[in-house]
Amino acid sequence: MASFNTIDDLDDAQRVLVRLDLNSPVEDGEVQDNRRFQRHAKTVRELAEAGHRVVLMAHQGRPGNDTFVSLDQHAEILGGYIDREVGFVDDIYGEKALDAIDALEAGEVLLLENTRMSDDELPEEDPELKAETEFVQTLAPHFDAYINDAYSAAHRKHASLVGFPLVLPAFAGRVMETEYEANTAIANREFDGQVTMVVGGTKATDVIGVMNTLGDKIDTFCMGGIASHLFLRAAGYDVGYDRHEDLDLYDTQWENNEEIIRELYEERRDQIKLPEGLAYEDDDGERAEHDNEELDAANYDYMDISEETVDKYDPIIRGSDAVFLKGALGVFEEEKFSAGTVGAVKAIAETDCFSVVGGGDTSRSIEMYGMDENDFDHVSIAGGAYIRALTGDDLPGIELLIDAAN
Ligand SMILES: Nc1ncnc2c1ncn2[C@@H]1O[C@H](COP(=O)(O)OP(=O)(O)OP(=O)(O)O)[C@@H](O)[C@H]1O
Ligand SMILES: O=C(O)[C@H](O)COP(=O)(O)O
Repeated sequence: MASFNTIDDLDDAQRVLVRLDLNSPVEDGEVQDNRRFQRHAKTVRELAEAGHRVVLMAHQGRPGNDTFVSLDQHAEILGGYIDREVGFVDDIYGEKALDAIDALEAGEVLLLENTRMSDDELPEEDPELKAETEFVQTLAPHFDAYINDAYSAAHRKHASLVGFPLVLPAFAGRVMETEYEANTAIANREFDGQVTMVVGGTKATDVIGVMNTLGDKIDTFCMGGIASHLFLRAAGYDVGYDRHEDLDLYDTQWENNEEIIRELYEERRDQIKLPEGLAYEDDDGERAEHDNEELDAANYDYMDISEETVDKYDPIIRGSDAVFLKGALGVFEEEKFSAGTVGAVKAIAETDCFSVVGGGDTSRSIEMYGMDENDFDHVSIAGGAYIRALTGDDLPGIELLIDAAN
């Protein structure tokens, strides 16, 4: 396996710039604690205890959506996991941020503002271009080393992920190391029996893009979440487009993926299992369901797969030798729409198969519904990155760490 330098290779008393992935669910403006804080705390604690000056970068949401918020709450939550204060500055590379960075003492920890609040961060571009941005050029001289711990964002070519490894000595943090090892081993594993992938979540583009490549390794895809609505649309049902002007869940993803969805649906129809119906909230606030023929996306928001679909997927999962889950099958955060996700995750937990549950949001369903992380072989805090890694391709953020070590 190709390798990179880790924090074991750092010199003493360094000024380190560390990229974490603390991207979290946000409910009514409140950032929800999740595994990402707990896992990254290990890296941050170790660096602080070793006497480095530790400056953290992370993103939250995307401009235009309601999870695009400041990182002030993240600093507080992370501080709770490392038993020391995580300072916060509402600036990324302006004077305020630079003053706070330069004032840091050995062992102190500071979190910078949401990297996506800088215009330099988001457009996906080649590392060489990202390395030239004001963001990277201004911050880099204040540090001795860059540490990437954001495995779950390593599939994105954003400045904080691919710009710094070109201008600073670059190392992997503990989460990066663990997830990389686990997911690379999984990608290379062969299974004798049935291999199933349960595909859900909101980021359909991430999964649809790799379904074709994974199609020769995976026997059956059980579809839920937004991707399943887009496939149902390709199959001719009245679903898979947006009805709220301010929420773009479907239309852009459909536009960007229509061709590949139609091709996949034609060529892999036996492999791709679609919902038999979807659930919505009726006028009394209760769960109700439509069969596929009754779907009416102009008037209803569909929030889960139907009970019949849960029953259809259950024996497929239980008859599998390996099951990979990426993304929730419905809005499991609301109990009445949790049947799809909980049905699939419980069936995986109860089956003696090799299992991986992935997704920053999705892995929360394990404790929310009384399941145990030990019932799975690997619970990844990555979603899109983990599914990309299963194709065997290296992720841009990781390739740069490997290059830096060579
Ligand atoms: N039908 C649906 N309508 C709206 N949201 C849905 C639906 N089905 C699933 N979801 C939402 O999908 C979210 C998880 O999606 P997402 O694609 O972000 O996956 P993830 O598992 O967090 O992966 P990643 O780590 O890549 O973000 C859940 O929070 C759930 O509420
Ligand atoms: O939550 C994630 O999957 C990562 O943080 C990447 O976020 P993004 O999908 O908004 O780029």
